[in-house]
Amino acid sequence: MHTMTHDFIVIGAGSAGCVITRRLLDAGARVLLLEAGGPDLDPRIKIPAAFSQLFRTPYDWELYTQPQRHLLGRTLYWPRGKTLGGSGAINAMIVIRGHLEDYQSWGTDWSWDQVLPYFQRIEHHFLKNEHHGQDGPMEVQERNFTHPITQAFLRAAVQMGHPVCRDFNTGKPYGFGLYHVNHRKGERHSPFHAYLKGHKGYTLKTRAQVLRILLHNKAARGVVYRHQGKVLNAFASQGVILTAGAIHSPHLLMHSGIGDPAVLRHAGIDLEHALPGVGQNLQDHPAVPLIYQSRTDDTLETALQPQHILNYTLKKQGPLSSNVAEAGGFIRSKSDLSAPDLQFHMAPVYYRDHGLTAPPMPAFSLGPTLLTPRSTGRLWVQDANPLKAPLIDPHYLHDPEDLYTLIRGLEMAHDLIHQPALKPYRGKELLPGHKDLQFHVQSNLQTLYHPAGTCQMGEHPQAVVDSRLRVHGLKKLYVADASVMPALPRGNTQFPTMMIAERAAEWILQDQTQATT
Ligand SMILES: Cc1cc2nc3c(=O)[nH]c(=O)nc-3n(C[C@H](O)[C@H](O)[C@H](O)COP(=O)(O)OP(=O)(O)OC[C@H]3O[C@@H](n4cnc5c(N)ncnc54)[C@H](O)[C@@H]3O)c2cc1C
Repeated sequence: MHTMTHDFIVIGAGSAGCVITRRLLDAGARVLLLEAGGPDLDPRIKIPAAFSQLFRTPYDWELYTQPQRHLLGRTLYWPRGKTLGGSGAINAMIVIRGHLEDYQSWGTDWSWDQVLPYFQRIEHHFLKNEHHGQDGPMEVQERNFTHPITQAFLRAAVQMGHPVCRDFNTGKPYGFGLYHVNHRKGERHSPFHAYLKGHKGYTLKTRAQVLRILLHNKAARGVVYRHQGKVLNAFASQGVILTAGAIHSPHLLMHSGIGDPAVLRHAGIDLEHALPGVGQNLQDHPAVPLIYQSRTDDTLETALQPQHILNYTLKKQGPLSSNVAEAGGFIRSKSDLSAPDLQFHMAPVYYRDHGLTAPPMPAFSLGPTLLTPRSTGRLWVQDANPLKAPLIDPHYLHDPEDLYTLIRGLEMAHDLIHQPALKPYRGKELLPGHKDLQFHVQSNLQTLYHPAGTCQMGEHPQAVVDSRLRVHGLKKLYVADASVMPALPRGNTQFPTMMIAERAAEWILQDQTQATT
């Protein structure tokens, strides 16, 4: 059998995996990066407005939840990126760090002051001030194009009495504003492009799906992976780093015999190491849209008209350079809360069912999103075949408080849309189009694409990794992606995931230095 030895093996070239690989390379390590998906060749990956066209293509794992009891038995579609850049190659590019309160709950080592330098390390930011970094690999920019409906939406928010927020990333996001995006010259600046593109000093294998992590004497020593129809082994002398994301990291641990003994027994997988928290604590941000007919025809749906294609091709300007969810806001649905519990995403398109439903007419959408869900779910494996998708039950709305908060969000969104500033654009209400908001939530709730928490860090029986991201009870095995978040941050999850990865790389290198001295 063909074998290779490296210092480190990184599993998954997503938002976290690209960061860690690059930082290990900077320190002179020999790294093998294995990615289940193919190269990121589709031009739509670079075109910001095209991200939802990548759904249900080979660039997407195309996952589905179990039927949701509190959503009329619906099975929900969950896109996840499957290519270089991972979900960061198909996401909406909104740059949000979260609220400083979020990190207080993550344990020692994770206060806002401790995480801030690592957020800054990621970015090359257009704002030159003390909040932002200038020397990082990833460009953070304003979009080249913002639609007039979005500008009217922001004026409407002010008319409703909300503050304007020019920068959501100072630790206390509040109010309404334009999102900053990870764009470079009008194109997506994906984690792969920012951190690894053009780097020659490592081994990268695409279409290489890891099937199992190899353990010996309670230490990770390598992986078994599938590549070009062959099953191969690879070995790492210093460590294996799991960055396959919130769904596939726990999935792979379970297939490696690491997890809840009862779940593994049921699936017919031999137990290597008992960790009952693997796959538990699944959290996600749910969103529910309000959609209105637009009185102007030139919503972003027109982005594919020849003049816009030409403008984008020649200058990287115009509607195709929009990331669709152009603006939003962070608000409290109750005055006694210390931090926002709702985020709004505004899009000058008909955004229902992930943008997969053909728009019946020009429209714009506003999606209240629950930032602090109380309902948590889990995922697990059905049998011993690692090529089968895990079973995913996010348990949406299990706690009725989540439903009530979303309903308050819909009411606030409705008021916002009825402010005078949006009058020139506002046609008839398309969704919900009736007064039964509970039914509307149940029949239209969708993921905002932020699953996390399934290998949570901590020092309790359900924790999978310690606060420095080492798998409890095993040596040389780390998990460092969205799965380690004990609780979701308030906001979009890519930058928090990359911040985790920046920290993980530093700690992994420290562990290596300590082991050799
Ligand atoms: C449609 C969509 C829109 C989003 N919009 C935003 C946004 O605007 N802003 C924001 O901040 N966040 C957004 N997010 C969320 C954000 O992209 C994710 O939280 C983040 O990318 C997670 O990073 P990760 O490294 O944990 O996982 P991923 O980036 O998903 O990376 C995991 C990688 O591991 C690979 N992999 C999985 N299993 C294996 C295996 N067995 N062997 C080898 N490789 C494997 C996958 O193919 C993938 O490349 C969005 C996500 C989606 C899907």
